[in-house]
Amino acid sequence: MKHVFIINPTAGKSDSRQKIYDMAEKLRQEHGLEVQCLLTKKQGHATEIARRLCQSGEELRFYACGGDGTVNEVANGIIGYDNAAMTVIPVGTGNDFLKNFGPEDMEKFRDAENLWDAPQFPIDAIDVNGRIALTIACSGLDARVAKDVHNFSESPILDGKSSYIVSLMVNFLFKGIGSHWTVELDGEAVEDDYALVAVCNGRYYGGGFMPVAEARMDDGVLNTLVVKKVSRLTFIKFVNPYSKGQYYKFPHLARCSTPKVIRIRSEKPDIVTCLDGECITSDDVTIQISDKRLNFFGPAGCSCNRTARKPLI
Ligand SMILES: Nc1ncnc2c1ncn2[C@@H]1O[C@H](COP(=O)(O)OP(=O)(O)OP(=O)(O)O)[C@@H](O)[C@H]1O
Repeated sequence: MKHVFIINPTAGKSDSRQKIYDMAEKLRQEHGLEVQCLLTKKQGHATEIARRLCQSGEELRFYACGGDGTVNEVANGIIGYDNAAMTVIPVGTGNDFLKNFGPEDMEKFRDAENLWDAPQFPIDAIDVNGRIALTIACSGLDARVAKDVHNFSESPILDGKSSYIVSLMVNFLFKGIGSHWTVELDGEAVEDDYALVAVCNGRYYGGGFMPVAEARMDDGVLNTLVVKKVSRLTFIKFVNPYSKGQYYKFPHLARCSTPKVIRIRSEKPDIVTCLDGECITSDDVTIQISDKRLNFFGPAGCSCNRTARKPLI
């Protein structure tokens, strides 16, 4: 078994490379493990590295050292390979993926000592036009906000959630709320003006926004929230409850369901879709549960559903 640390040197607000190298060395010295540290050089590189290593057939444990983008890239590289599993060492800005495990267990992920021999379990994944998202795939206003958020997250005075709020305000004030699309849920198509479509396997995005609090990451179900275009005034009233999973307070605007296939079409390539914060733009997006599950390992006793709310009746 080889332990591979894939490190994004640009993730987070400070350089975490030395901290990771020290953890890796400790695993070598104290447990006699075979450990490799690899730095990513550009966007998409973590997927390339992970996939290439998986193709060797060797038993591998990957540690995605970065933020949600790095986690997403490593997951895209290893999914479907039985010889590989992954975990996360959070050194990014937002680390929304690990929020699903709750604050106490999130702390345990910071130390590889809690991870190298940790139990493995499967997590569902979302397939978006052939690419994988683990937590949330969103299209519309929230995706445009996520696309722009990196411009603000470099600011030393803004944390993950503040960067998201600033990006939200800029999009809200200057770029408009709605898009004219056809949204199809399990073949039932409705052409209308939409604010957003959020397809949730897990619960958090945008530095802590939680659209569907009952989404569970291993139940084979995608909780999908479709929100119609609204006026700016209504939107202001909607944002806070939306961020706390209280979409049910706005039944005339937001519909939550569990379709197996979600398709969004537009006459122009204006559908921005974010997969765990990584964005694609197209005129036709198909989102569904992936037929492959992700091999994940985490500290003993952890649960990816720790913070999930009981299903609403
Ligand atoms: N060497 C590199 N140079 C520039 N960009 C890189 C490099 N390696 C990875 N990236 C890209 O950096 C982006 C941000 O990484 P990541 O999301 O892991 O960190 P973050 O933005 O600090 O955290 P979070 O998304 O949780 O807020 C990703 O899109 C990733 O592809």
